[in-house]
Amino acid sequence: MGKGGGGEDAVMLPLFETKEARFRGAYKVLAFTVFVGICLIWAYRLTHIPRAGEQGRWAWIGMFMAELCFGLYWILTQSCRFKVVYNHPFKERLSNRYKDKLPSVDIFVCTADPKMEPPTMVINTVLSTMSYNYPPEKLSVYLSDDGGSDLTFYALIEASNFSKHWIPFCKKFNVEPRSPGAYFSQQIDVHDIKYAQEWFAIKKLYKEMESRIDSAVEMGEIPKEIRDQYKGFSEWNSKVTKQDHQSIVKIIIDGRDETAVDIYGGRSPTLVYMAREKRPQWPHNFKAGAMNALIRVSSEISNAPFILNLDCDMYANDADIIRETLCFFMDEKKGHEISFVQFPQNYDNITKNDIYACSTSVANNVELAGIGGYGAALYCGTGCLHRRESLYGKVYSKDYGRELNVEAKKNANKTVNELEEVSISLANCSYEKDTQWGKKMGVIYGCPVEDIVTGLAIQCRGWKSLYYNPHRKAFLGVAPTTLDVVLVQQKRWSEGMFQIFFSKYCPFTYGHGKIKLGAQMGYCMYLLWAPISFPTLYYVITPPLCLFHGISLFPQVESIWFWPFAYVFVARNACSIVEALSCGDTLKAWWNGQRIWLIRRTTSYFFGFIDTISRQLGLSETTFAITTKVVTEDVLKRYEEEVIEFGSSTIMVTIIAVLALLHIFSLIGGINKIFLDLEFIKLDQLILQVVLSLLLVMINIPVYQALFIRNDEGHIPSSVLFKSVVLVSLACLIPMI
Ligand SMILES: O=c1ccn([C@@H]2O[C@H](COP(=O)(O)OP(=O)(O)O[C@H]3O[C@H](CO)[C@@H](O)[C@H](O)[C@H]3O)[C@@H](O)[C@H]2O)c(=O)[nH]1
Ligand SMILES: [Mn+2]
Repeated sequence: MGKGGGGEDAVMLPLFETKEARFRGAYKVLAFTVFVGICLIWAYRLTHIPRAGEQGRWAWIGMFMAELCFGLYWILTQSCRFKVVYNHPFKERLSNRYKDKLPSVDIFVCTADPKMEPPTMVINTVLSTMSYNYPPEKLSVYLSDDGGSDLTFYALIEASNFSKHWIPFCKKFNVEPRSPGAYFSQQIDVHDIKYAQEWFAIKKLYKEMESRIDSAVEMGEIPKEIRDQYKGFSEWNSKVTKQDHQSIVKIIIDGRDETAVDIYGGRSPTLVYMAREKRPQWPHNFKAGAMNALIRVSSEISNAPFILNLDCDMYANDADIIRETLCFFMDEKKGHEISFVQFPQNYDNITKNDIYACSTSVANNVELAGIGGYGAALYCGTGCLHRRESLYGKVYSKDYGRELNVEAKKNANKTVNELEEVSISLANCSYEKDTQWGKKMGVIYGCPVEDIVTGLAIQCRGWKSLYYNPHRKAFLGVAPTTLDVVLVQQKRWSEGMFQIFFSKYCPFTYGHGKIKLGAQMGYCMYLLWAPISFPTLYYVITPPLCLFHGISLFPQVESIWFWPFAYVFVARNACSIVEALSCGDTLKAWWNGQRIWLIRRTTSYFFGFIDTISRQLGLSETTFAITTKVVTEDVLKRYEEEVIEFGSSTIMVTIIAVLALLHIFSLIGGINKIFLDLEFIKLDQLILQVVLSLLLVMINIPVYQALFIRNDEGHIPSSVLFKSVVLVSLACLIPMI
């Protein structure tokens, strides 16, 4: 036990502790009362169905179905709220106990397109990880470039030169964060003259490097004098395109080399560029394919027992995070069963009231921690530290692991050329033919959310996973800044997740007996995003239309049945507000979140559903729409002012406009019926529908502004307005049955 222990602790103190969140008992009681309310709503619907021939009978039955779905879905969302846990590592204990026996760590960064993911951003991520407070000879950073671009390769060479200055600077002054871009954009109060001098000097170096890279990117090619300096560029001949090129593996810094040092003579981490082979006739399996190639190539070069996996926009924001995370793996008692530790996805460009609800604070602080409470934290694709063996496909066994394979340097006497040579063959398309890669080994293929399904498969092989949400954010990425990008990303996720539900990996069957029921439910809460769009669409269309026609679908205020509806509505929203506020959201952010929640459910999830079904029928193939990380200044300005960017006439925007107009039409129509017809009894019968429509109208205010008032580039085009008015008028003519 505790190989590096040295026997100094007679009683080994644990390297981490797990604490349960507060107020869980009270929450369970509240959840129970809501559950009773939901059952009463179901009972009311079943006992009050309008008789055959009566108006609104089918609308009523539809309401019952929708409420049944919502209720069942709500039950799914409870499991992850019952067992919320938080993990706390003790990094000092780790450092004391393991001293120089800490394991090596490989870091994978994935990029796919130099236009959508600018090389300067990518190298900032790379540099932030190269300068971790961790022995450099134990770190290897791999960049996978699915764009196969010499621009990215060039940027990485620049980064390797700059790192010789940057890493010692970071360590000397213990700066945070260690992404130079993020660091230099902070306001810094410089007192120390020595620090100030170095700060200016290094900032100048950084800015010069940045402008060299940016101008190369702008020109779209590398200046000849630079091309001639590095022989690596010869790989890019005129035939190389993004979709069609040979494997390229370049070890830019060889960390084994004791002469590969920074300006003060400190050792450097290994740095490797990899662009796996791409051929039009071979499916490349998107990010999953890149990850698997990285696993193989790194096993040849450094073969560290742990792998940190990052998207190219997620820079490391805490220089000590590797040590902290290793506490979980190295804990003598529980560490050996842990396969991966997942961090939340945080972003550094979220505005105060988070108009697109990208910060997902509640998911990060409650839901994901709750699923982690069942030992089955989800793998979210980035910000995750894996145990190499479990990612590789190994099945957990009790006898495993106390003997951690800390160092597996089989390559000590191979030259850089030899390593590159072998690595190239490992990154070839044909390498995976007739193997288990993408099935039982590595990241699983065939799904746009490769991460979720891979995490599930690892857990079903017996491993546990942990969720860790430290106070200082470990990684910060770039959140989408336009509605369009948000909706496309959400569509990819909802589609990919629903596909898992349909596949052999459905957590209820595949995970049965392997992961806890609570974890299965937690998974399905996400996997069922796509189908929940139907009851939602029904609920925001039918009651308003019925209101328009004066048909009542809810109990009257005097009726005793009014109370379950009111209670469930108030309790759920109050709970959701308290949760959001306690996770650090503003009230307005919560309100904005409700809007995006509605928009996502009625557009992205709906199309996610349709596309999943069409793929099941073999009508379409898996794709991966990369999220762009660049926008024009104009768009950025509106984002910072928290004005929603609609800006195009996509079908999703049309749906948003149609629904918003429908709500205002029906509200006006309904109120008209109530007052002008002098049928005041109607008010009593329709009050809940009026409230529902009123809330929907309020939440849609930014949509009306974009339709009627705004005239900036981000408004909704008038063609969409025209189409929507026609559609809503037609909808209002449909007789309600
Ligand atoms: O063919 C591809 C496509 C994408 N990527 C990389 O994958 C990452 C994620 O792509 P992005 O467009 O940023 O998608 P997001 O929606 O932001 O990604 C989230 O969702 C994905 C699954 O849908 C996960 O893989 C990601 O880790 C997770 O951050 C980026 O680094 C890309 O460079 C590749 O390497 N190859
Ligand atoms: Mn991303």
